[in-house]
Amino acid sequence: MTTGWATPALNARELYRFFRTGDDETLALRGVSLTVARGETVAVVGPSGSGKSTLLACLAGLDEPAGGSVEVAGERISHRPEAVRARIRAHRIGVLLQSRNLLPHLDVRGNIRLARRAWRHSGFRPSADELLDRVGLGERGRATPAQLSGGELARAGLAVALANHPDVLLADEPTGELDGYTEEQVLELLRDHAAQGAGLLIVTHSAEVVAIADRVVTIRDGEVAA
Ligand SMILES: Nc1ncnc2c1ncn2[C@@H]1O[C@H](COP(=O)(O)OP(=O)(O)OP(=O)(O)O)[C@@H](O)[C@H]1O
Repeated sequence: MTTGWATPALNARELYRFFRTGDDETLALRGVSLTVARGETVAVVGPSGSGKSTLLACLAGLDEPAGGSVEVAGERISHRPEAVRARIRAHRIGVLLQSRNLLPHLDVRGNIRLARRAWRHSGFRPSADELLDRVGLGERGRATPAQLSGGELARAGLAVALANHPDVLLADEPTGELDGYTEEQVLELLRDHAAQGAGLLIVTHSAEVVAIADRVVTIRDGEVAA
């Protein structure tokens, strides 16, 4: 993490995103603005189809909003060439989209090593094995994603998301497949990371996640509900 605490970890302004399928047009995001401060945990909730995944993809630079802007630690990621978005993502963002942040042909340790290469923080950099231990997967480093259970996949994904020490961590249902005890452990790791100055945004339906959030943002029909 490279900028001061005064700069928000994440600052999204007036995001719009349309989808066109044949003659149908869906306005998935209709002017969403939100800020996540450093050290803050924000839970994003809302009914199915309200635009939460679309929002997360735009915040991560995986999708381009039609209008509006996204800044990560003061650096604009929206409306930049794909290679620039990928660089900012590698250095500044941890993305936890169910199992989708794991490359299938690499084992878990290889996935962590790859993400860890983008570390630019001046503090102590944990090894891939330390990250595996931290998420309780010390024995599973040589497994490929296809060989992991749902809960193990979620924890491996978390190790990868934390491996670059991101300014902002964006998570989609990070505890969806976990038992109560593991959910508690994962939430503790996420909170630890926020305490070091990262902004945490978690899309969730879990009451436990909502309970640990500093703030809850509700999305309804592509808008932030009052
Ligand atoms: N690639 C796409 N093409 C067309 N429409 C899409 C596409 N992606 C999302 N949508 C539509 O945009 C709206 C928002 O979808 P989104 O997946 O962001 O909602 P969500 O809140 O994440 O839902 P859930 O909680 O069920 O995951 C929905 O009406 C959805 O059908």
